[in-house]
Amino acid sequence: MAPLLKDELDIVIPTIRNLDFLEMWRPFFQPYHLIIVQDGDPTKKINVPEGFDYELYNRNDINRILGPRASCISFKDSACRCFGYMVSKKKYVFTIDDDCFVAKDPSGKDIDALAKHIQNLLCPSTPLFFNTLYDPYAEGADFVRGYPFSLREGLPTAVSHGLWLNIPDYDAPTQLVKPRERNGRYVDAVMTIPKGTLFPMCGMNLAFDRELIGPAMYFGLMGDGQPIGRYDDMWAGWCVKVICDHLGLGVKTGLPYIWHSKASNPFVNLKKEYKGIFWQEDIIPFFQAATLTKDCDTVQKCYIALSHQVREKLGKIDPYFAKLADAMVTWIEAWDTLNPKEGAEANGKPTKGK
Ligand SMILES: O=c1ccn([C@@H]2O[C@H](COP(=O)(O)OP(=O)(O)O[C@H]3O[C@@H](CO)[C@H](O)[C@H]3O)[C@@H](O)[C@H]2O)c(=O)[nH]1
Ligand SMILES: [Mn+2]
Repeated sequence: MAPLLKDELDIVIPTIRNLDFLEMWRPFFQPYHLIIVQDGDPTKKINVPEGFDYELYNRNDINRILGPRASCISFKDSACRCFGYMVSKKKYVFTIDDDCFVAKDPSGKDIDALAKHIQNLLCPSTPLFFNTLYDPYAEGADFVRGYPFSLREGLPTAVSHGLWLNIPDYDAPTQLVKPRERNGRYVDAVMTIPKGTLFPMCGMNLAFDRELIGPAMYFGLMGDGQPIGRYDDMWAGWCVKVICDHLGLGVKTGLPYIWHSKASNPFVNLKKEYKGIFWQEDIIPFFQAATLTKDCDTVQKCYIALSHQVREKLGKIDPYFAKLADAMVTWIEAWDTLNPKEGAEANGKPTKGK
């Protein structure tokens, strides 16, 4: 049987290191097309192990393809990965970090994280009413007594957020306080994050339906030249969740696990995260209060509407947010330029020949 979604899914990998980790993933990843976003020095040669079908983009490629709009793609931060989402032409994207390896389930079996993400994405979500037996569509589970039958069809799933064994995705202060803490807990569950609830989306083991939510998966202005880093995936996750709630889409978290091997330097991370740690005390209430009107009926329109609110309400915290609001608009312009058909439909402009 052909691997699920073989020609409908791209694997996006940001890297500033090397791609040796692919050897361990070969049995699961080889049938799929890879989009490698090479960060840092574009003159450095990144070797891709033999036998993988891939396209690789470095900073020179990003600048060539986007021109002035390349300014919205971060440099020297894992946020650069979102360029891969933009150039992909597939319906689904799975993104993984180059220090994430195949984990084993409690029975000792290798976990095919990609297959589990695909299953999560192909099954509906239940954001409107919480099922206490977790994923009702999982083998051996179902909706529990009292679950309204009118809601059992669920909603389309836009995001599948996987977790990590070994090195957990802790922020720098937590990493500093608990340098030896490792996550050994394998929780056999997938849950839909309820409507109206935000969550900290980690980009290291993440899959999404690009056609449902792709334009909202902008990882922001981070890294080189920016006052903040390591909030790339968090920013995307907050925007994505507000838009999913508005458009009636679901976000799941839980299985699959990957084995996260490398703890980045907590002192370096603290410098990158520092402003984010106190800014987020204002950012979260902002997203909790963000409003999208009925005419925001596409992801692009929702995203542009959010960018206006970012400028107006978060711009007071720091000029950075006015820059970020501009970059959010540039991102959508770049997305629609690279994806004219999707863009035109999404912005209500008839595509040629219609
Ligand atoms: O400047 C950079 C730094 C890293 N990368 C690539 O991005 C991923 C993640 O890098 P790393 O493993 O060092 O980061 P972590 O601290 O483990 O995780 C953070 O990264 C994000 C999740 O992806 C999130 O901010 C945190 O969870 C690797 O593939 C690096 O090669 C990069 O491209 N540029
Ligand atoms: Mn890592």
